Amino acid sequence: MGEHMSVQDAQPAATSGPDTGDVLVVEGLRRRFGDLVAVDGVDFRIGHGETYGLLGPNGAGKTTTISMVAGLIPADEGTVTVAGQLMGPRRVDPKRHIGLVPQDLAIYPELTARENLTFFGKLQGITGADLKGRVAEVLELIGLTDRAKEASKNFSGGMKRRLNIGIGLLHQPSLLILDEPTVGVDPQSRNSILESVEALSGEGMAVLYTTHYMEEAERLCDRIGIIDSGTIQAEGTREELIRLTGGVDQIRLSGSGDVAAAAEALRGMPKVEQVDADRHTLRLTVREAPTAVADIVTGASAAGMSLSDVEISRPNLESVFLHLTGKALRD
Ligand SMILES: Nc1ncnc2c1ncn2[C@@H]1O[C@H](COP(=O)(O)OP(=O)(O)OP(=O)(O)O)[C@@H](O)[C@H]1O
Repeated sequence: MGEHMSVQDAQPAATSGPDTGDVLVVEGLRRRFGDLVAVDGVDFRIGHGETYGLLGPNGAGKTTTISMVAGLIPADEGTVTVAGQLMGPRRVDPKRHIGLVPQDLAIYPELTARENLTFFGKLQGITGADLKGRVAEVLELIGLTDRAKEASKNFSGGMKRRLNIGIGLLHQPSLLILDEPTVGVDPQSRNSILESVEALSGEGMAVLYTTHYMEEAERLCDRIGIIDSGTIQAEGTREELIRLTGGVDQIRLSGSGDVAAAAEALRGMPKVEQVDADRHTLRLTVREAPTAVADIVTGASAAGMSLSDVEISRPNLESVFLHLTGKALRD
């Protein structure tokens, strides 16, 4: 850390960035480690109440990006602006707006949940009744009020993660940064973490969320940046990303009876773009499969096909990632 000056630190006169109203503006961010370019020109923005996902496989550059966003390490090039202020390792003010929840747990196992929060709250300069009130609010937010008096070493992995998130929330940041918060937690805790993020976002908090789980990005994120090899390959809402790569919905009907007549009948239906038939199966390319499927099933039955199975498949971010990078998201 701090082995060289950041671009931001080298320019003490400029403390404010572009005033766009966005909570976070990242422009042209680059960072090398020796010969390796870990982050290679990353740009994105996050507005109030918006959850932005950085979705990419291990080693894509997510942690390095958020380490620069949080001012933990300097950027070689580019700027990070938080609530209108330029971020850098030596800048204190913009850090007050950020709550960083690192991948690794940063809690004291011997202390209870309440004691951990109280300790970290004091470190952040919160005292007295304010601290007590805020700790109670945060315990509620992370769903640990009932377990507040238990030593955190007895918690499940997911509860420890939630406590870790709580620590990042104590000072009421306007931007919460979560680095793969559900890795290694059980499904129930995972769901509870996702619900906490949804609740915070609903209250207007901007969230930067890194993950290599496409289901999480699809569920939580208003916009998603697909990151690979240190570069954002594409950005948009889930629907925009899927459209960008020409993804189409498919419905597969299996059965017996007059399959050929069913194929003919379905070819004339409004949302059906293509029908391929063999003796027992129809493969349809359709727009908005979930809303079209009822009419399609009725149409096929009316034409004399007796259905034994109906299967809908929709393109997901996994297929978008594959399309953009030629690689699978998961290894
Ligand atoms: N301090 C460091 N020194 C040398 N190389 C590093 C350092 N930190 C990260 N890297 C390398 O930079 C690249 C990007 O790593 P980064 O941790 O940002 O990826 P990531 O997308 O967060 O993946 P992961 O989920 O595995 O953390 C990787 O090739 C990694 O090995």
